[in-house]
Amino acid sequence: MTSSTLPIETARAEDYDEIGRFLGALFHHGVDPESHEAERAIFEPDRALLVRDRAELVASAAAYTRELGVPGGALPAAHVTLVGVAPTHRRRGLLTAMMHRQLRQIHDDRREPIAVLWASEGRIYPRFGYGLAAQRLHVTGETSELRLPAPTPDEGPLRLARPADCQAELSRVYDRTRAERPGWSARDDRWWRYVLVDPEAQRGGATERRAVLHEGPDGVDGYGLFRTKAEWDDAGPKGLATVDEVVATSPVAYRAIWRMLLSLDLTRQLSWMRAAVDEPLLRMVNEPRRLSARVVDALWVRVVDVPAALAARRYATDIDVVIEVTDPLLPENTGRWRLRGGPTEASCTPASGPADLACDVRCLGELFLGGTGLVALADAGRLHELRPGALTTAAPAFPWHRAASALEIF
Ligand SMILES: CC(=O)SCCNC(=O)CCNC(=O)[C@H](O)C(C)(C)COP(=O)(O)OP(=O)(O)OC[C@H]1O[C@@H](n2cnc3c(N)ncnc32)[C@H](O)[C@@H]1OP(=O)(O)O
Repeated sequence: MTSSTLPIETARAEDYDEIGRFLGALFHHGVDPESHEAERAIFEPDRALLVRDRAELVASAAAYTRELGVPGGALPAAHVTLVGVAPTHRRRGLLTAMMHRQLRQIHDDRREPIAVLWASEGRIYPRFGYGLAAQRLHVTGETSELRLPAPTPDEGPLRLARPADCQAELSRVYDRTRAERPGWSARDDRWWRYVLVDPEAQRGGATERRAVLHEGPDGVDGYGLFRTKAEWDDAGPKGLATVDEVVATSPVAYRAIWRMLLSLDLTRQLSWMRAAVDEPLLRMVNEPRRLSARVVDALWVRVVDVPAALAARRYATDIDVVIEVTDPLLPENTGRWRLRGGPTEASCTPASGPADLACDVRCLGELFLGGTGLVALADAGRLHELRPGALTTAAPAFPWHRAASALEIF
């Protein structure tokens, strides 16, 4: 029996510890007991696929049931995770078999028109139709070189707290902000507990995570999550502030929180891994170059059900276009689809006439959150204009007024 013909089974709740040990070894970090317990609450055994060779676990892939923000709303999206294949069984088709099975299940369940994931390596998932839908900025700033505009009288007081003690306030701000953010995932209580878990072993010598909250006229309207690490040399302090999230419902709150984060005494450096590509901080500081922002891939989207997915998001401008889609993995998606839509509604139906544009399903994933331009894909030779003029007419509809972004690796 070749590896690829080993049977794929559905996990049971009691497999969770074994999966944790298996993936802990594959990702070379072992199992942290605190994270492992927090993750148990979000683990969905009936969505986890396992492969065993005799009794030994040799492959896994799972999904979480969550909502994802998309242009103009939110929709159920399979959050794919816990993917791994044992070094003894790699490159024999086990991942391929699990991805095929998982996508087929998601498609046939008809609940989630898209799947979404963070990739450990960018070359793994395109072959399964995943497209890079959201990028992020990794900021490594020199805080002593950065200035913000002077405070305005409407900046309210700030308060520090242990994140676990203010989870309800964080959640309220997050939910109000999320409504406008393509790429952000819904967080219920279990997810908040998981996001906020803060094992000492993973702090790299830094402090525990802290929250800073901004009090606006109607209560808390912004928060930051951060930690600090002491560093010194002969010239004095050069501590590091590591920011996990800054979420605010108003520019005033956002600016006040950053004012504190950029001026923490004894720190000189800032590290922020998941800023949006249109992050306001870059437009606020007096020397954006000193933020040393690097663009890195974030969310990958797989359009699983083409008509349902394309009809579920909104479009920045009116669009009426026929797209010829190819999808070797889910042939139901292959064909010509007429997409009609605009800022408040959209529909996608089988088309009988000639197509205006042609692309594979991976391109649709890249376009889905508005983070990639139609023209860029055409210039890359991956999307084709079949009717002259179709590209420039359709292109303005796909981006959204906020760039796709992603706050949390799941
Ligand atoms: C959403 C997440 O959880 S992301 C985390 C993914 N997991 C990891 O990175 C953990 C460490 N890596 C692994 O466990 C494995 O190497 C996996 C899961 C990435 C790949 O599993 P495999 O069973 O070896 O993949 P499989 O045999 O199906 O490979 C299919 C194809 O993808 C290619 N491929 C798979 N992984 C990689 C990779 N990391 N880099 C380059 N190519 C790859 C294979 O070469 C193969 O190509 P081919 O068909 O042209 O020969």
